[in-house]
Amino acid sequence: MAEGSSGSEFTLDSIRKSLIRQEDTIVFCLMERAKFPMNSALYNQSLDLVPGFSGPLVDFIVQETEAVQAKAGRYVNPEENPFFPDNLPPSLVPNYNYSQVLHTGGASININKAIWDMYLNQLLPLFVVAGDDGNYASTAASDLSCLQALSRRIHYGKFVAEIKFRDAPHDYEPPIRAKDADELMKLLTDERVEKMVKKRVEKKAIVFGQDVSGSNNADSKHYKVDPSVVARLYDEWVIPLTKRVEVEYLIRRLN
Ligand SMILES: C=C(O[C@@H]1C=C(C(=O)O)C=C[C@H]1O)C(=O)O
Repeated sequence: MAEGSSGSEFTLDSIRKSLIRQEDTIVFCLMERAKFPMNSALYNQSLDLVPGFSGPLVDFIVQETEAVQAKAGRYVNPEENPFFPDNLPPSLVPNYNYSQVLHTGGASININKAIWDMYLNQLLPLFVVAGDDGNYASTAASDLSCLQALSRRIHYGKFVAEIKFRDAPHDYEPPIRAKDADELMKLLTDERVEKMVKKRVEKKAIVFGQDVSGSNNADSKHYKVDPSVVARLYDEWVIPLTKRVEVEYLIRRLN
């Protein structure tokens, strides 16, 4: 379950604690990516930089990295979802006995295409400067860290949905049977928590991203990633996509 935990505790509170910890990872990943300029050659569909590979260099780097990580068992973990699930090699290492709390129908939900699209086309231009410094491999590694952190957070919606269902099966069963996605969305939404999440991630971007100086005249107005972009990331994409995963999971919960 929650990263680094034994898996024995499965409550809405423990799930939310993990989501809060994942915010730190996401903010730090974005700050690392912001060290590099856009490096748009990396994403160019028609450059064919790698002989024998057709597609953007970022696809090549992500596919190769995911293949290595798949062999080392990364995607055996129900919290992990690959960006290129087709033709991934199987795990070569002995299986770790992950606690299986998810319903089988929902376990296969993977909305990484939407996450990839959002990250590359909408989010990146909001927090990296224009330019090309040639550091394509490092930039792509940094992109992948961001994408994996976002993907893990968003697909955590499966665990959120499972615990919400277990806590109130009588509320969830009728709209699940009726396949009423709007009603499920209403039921699972907690606006008070969402407001807190957005406020907190903006604050984290301010605290983690300020320049730290040995003297007292630090420039407190300069942040490594604009805190309002982090708040917007959660408001426009992370929270709605997490809720989309929750609804998709619940719709299949009684299959
Ligand atoms: C994840 C949850 O479900 C919903 C999604 C939220 C989010 O993505 O941060 C927050 C509150 C809920 O509207 C939750 O209740 O914690």
